[in-house]
Amino acid sequence: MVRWGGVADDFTGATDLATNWVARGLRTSVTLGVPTEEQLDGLRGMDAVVVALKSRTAPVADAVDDSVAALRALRRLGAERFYDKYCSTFDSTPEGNIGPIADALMAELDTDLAVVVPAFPATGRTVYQGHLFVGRQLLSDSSMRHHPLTPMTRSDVVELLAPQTAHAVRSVPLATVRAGAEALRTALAEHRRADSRTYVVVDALDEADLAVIAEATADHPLVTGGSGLALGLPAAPGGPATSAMPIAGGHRAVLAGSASSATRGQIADARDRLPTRKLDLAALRADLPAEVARLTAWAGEQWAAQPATPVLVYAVDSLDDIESAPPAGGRPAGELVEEALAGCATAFAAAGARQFLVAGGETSGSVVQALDIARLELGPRLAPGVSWAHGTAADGHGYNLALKSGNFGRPDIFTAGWQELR
Ligand SMILES: Nc1ncnc2c1ncn2[C@@H]1O[C@H](COP(=O)(O)OP(=O)(O)OP(=O)(O)O)[C@@H](O)[C@H]1O
Ligand SMILES: O=C(O)[C@@H](O)C(=O)CO
Repeated sequence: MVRWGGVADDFTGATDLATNWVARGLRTSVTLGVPTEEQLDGLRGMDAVVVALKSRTAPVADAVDDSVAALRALRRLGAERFYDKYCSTFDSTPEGNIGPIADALMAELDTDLAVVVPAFPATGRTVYQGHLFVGRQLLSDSSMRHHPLTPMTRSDVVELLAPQTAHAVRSVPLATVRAGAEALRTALAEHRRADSRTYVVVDALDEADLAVIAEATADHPLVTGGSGLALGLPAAPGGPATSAMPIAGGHRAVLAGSASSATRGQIADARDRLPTRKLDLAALRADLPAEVARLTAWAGEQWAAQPATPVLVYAVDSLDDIESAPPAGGRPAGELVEEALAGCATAFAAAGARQFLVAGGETSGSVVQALDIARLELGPRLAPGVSWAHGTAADGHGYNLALKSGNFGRPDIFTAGWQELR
């Protein structure tokens, strides 16, 4: 029976949360978009289901509608506990969408308090004195300040969330967390208000802190955060719930639309070792389908020479590539890149590609929607927050996909990550 329902604001975030639930022994499926009634029937045997949405940078009203629809579908599956998954670097703007989505889920569940826990220590995200760190840097000093869609120029999570919600935003310090679950429960209770809803940002530096937060919130219908809090759940006695993943035989491609620093490092690492093409924004603006056709012909030549070698198509290798505003009358670069990589995914699939490593949450959303895959089952873990998965497209073809968050993964993941597919 489904115990947990996850609502994730992007596709990499969904597989990130699912990776951590699987690690804690929960059999977890990911649906790409809100599941249909027919899909719900096939999900009833899972312990947890994550609905992947493309709501992080969608118009607020659409993001809220989709999130509520996802929550209602998960309730129809019998889920009673819900995880509002957003980015561990709190990717959002002063308008949202983290606040509006969480507000809507709180209202739908009629709950008056939700913790806010971006921390994911295995990937260097920690929260201290309410401030979000990425490794040794404050979020606002990290590469996230240059994100093309959601530049993060502040680090205080209370200050980040407050403009996005009408509800109160409070915080609980690390000392309280380190005093244990009972102390944290008491502190959270002190923040409850009879007449309003409240968010509480909770400090966490390591997985022991996350375990305390998980224990203190065990009766909360809704928790919010990055995926780290899922690792706070007690480990199931049988170990991780990874099932044997079907391997989809076919050509391989890396599609990288992310401009994040880890992805740029991974591109630099792979560029000289894999056949590589960088997207040309001018060519995409001039004739996007023709450019996709050129890339597909090039990929076909590479696979003809080396059938098992992945090709790499990427968008950004230097911050100078990021276009903050389109030329007069032109389409935004982000849209062009997403459409081009989605086009590459379908054209490469038609040419026999069946294994895709995709970098970036928005990019993954565009790629997986283009491939018309509705559900993913997780296979081997590639890195903290990243797993291989298998999905079947509407046309019956099976695919192996690794949806890598922009800032996750080791530098050699684009070349070494395929070893798991044996
Ligand atoms: N040269 C560019 N100029 C502006 N935007 C770009 C450029 N190249 C790519 N983009 C866009 O930047 C966005 C990157 O977001 P995406 O979610 O794919 O990666 P990410 O934010 O690094 O990953 P994640 O969300 O998993 O952390 C995409 O919409 C992509 O199309
Ligand atoms: O939480 C994270 O950092 C990732 O799962 C993510 O959401 C990136 O898009």
